[in-house]
Amino acid sequence: MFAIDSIDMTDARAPARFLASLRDTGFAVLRAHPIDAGLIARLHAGWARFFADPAKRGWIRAPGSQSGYFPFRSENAKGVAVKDLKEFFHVYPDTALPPEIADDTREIYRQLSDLGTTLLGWIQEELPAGIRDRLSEPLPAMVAGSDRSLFRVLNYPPVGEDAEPGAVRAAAHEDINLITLLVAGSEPGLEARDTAGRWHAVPCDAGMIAVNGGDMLALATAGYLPATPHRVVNPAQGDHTARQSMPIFIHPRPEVRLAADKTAADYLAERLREIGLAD
Ligand SMILES: O=C(O)CCC(=O)C(=O)O
Ligand SMILES: [Fe+2]
Repeated sequence: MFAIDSIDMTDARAPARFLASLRDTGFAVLRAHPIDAGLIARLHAGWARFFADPAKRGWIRAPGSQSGYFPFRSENAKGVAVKDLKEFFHVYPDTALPPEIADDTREIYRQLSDLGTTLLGWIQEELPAGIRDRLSEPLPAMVAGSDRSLFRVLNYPPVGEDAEPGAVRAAAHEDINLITLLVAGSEPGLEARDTAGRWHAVPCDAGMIAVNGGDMLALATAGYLPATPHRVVNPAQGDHTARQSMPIFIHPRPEVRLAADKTAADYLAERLREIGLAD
């Protein structure tokens, strides 16, 4: 059975339940987490104004940079020819930000990075010793002082009849990083794939945070923790609602060894080429 657990972070059994859900499904959903609800609401409103304003084009990323605004149809999933129906803004610690939303954005970056470190600590403690011993250093140490974690603010505009055939909000993909923390989308649509190929809605209601393991975690744990493919499906025909979501992709320091022959920096460079974001 594929059951993504919804976990109250204050429960004494939370770390064990978190690991079990990640191991069985690649996902877990967190309730009673420490991220401030008012902060999330202000970010949703502020970034909605950003995406609604044509001045957003002034924030388009510089060629070769992974920071800044990526217009509609910038990214494709690995091996997929059509571009996803999304636009997004990539935030690193040194990214220039629209002044109206800069402080709140930096604050959530900090809070989500700290939460990511806590969750990596849970994984570290709960892993079987045989897997833990394979790690080149403890998981929380891999991200200590890292400036590579990426906060992505996503806007999925209303899907019109003119959408390219086969194009979806986000085609099936795995995340590249260690773990992803996703502040619940403003609308449903996120789905995870089980090992039999069936799709399941991720039960992440407003105010919750979905967490999933990425390819770097799968590599470092020799597959003990899977990187589960996921996607964002289009709304029903005639439903013209936009959707917003805000994942942070927690990345190790570039020199961290994920496997004997692979650093985080080598691995990331390979993967960015596959999704059309390296130039
Ligand atoms: O928008 C979502 O809910 C998921 C986005 C996602 O999977 C990604 O950007 O990697
Ligand atoms: Fe993803």
